[in-house]
Amino acid sequence: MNGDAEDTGDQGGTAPCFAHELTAGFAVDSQTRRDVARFRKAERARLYQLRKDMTRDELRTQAARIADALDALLGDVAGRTIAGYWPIRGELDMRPWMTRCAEAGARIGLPVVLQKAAPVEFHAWAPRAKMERGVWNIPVPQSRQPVTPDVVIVPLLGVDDECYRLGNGGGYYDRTLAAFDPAPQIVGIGHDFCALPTIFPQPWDIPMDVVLLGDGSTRRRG
Ligand SMILES: Nc1nc2c(c(=O)[nH]1)N(C=O)[C@@H](CNc1ccc(C(=O)N[C@@H](CCC(=O)O)C(=O)O)cc1)CN2
Ligand SMILES: Nc1ncnc2c1ncn2[C@@H]1O[C@H](COP(=O)(O)OP(=O)(O)OP(=O)(O)O)[C@@H](O)[C@H]1O
Repeated sequence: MNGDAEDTGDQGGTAPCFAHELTAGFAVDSQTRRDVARFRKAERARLYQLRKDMTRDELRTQAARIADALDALLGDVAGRTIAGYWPIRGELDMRPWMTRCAEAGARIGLPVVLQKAAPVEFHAWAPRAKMERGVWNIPVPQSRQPVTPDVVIVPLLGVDDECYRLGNGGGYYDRTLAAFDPAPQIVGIGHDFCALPTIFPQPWDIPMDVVLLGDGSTRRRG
């Protein structure tokens, strides 16, 4: 690339060979990367505030509605391995549903960050299991027993029309879900205000198969 504008009709600006950088192993235009990061940061702040404004009653009602929708979606869970999550930062508390699934014969796992900027592992959890504080201060099971889920319940901060997720911004679920083969069933769950027209999906974003929101709505991919 020698920037010979007359031959190529190039009107100047940054030479294309410098306009891309690798993000998550993908070539993404640096301006796009900055714009998307700024948009997501602002949306995260707005959505965290909406979570904070919710009453305990609203949170409980929405979690119960989603638990019913999960029961209808998954059917008999005996013998299946389901990844749930320990709620942080105003996420819906699905622990009562996870307990019900365990009692119905499912194996439950929770995400554990072993290393920052790396995929998470899922470690077996049972009701009343002893917990300890992990990375980011998130409670994780004390005993470390890795499991491979058939179903992953993913907490959403936001979600778009194509079922792409906005999360806490670490890229942990994207990294983790990209590494699974075969892919588990990916079920995103979130509050009634989660829906956005688009999160401007990037090459590393992994969409949810099904999304269940606290207003009782369901979205399916494509
Ligand atoms: N309940 C629950 N557990 C989970 C997740 C989740 O979304 N919910 N995760 C799903 O991914 C992983 C943790 N993800 C996290 C991602 C970012 C931050 C965080 O605090 N980030 C910094 C800024 C990030 C940076 O710039 O490095 C911050 O917000 O201050 C915390 C947890 C694993 N466990
Ligand atoms: N498969 C991957 N490999 C390497 N890096 C990745 C991968 N997926 C995502 N990332 C990185 O993670 C960063 C954050 O991603 P993104 O904004 O999609 O987070 P998020 O999905 O909201 O976060 P989280 O899953 O932690 O809740 C991205 O800038 C990207 O560079």
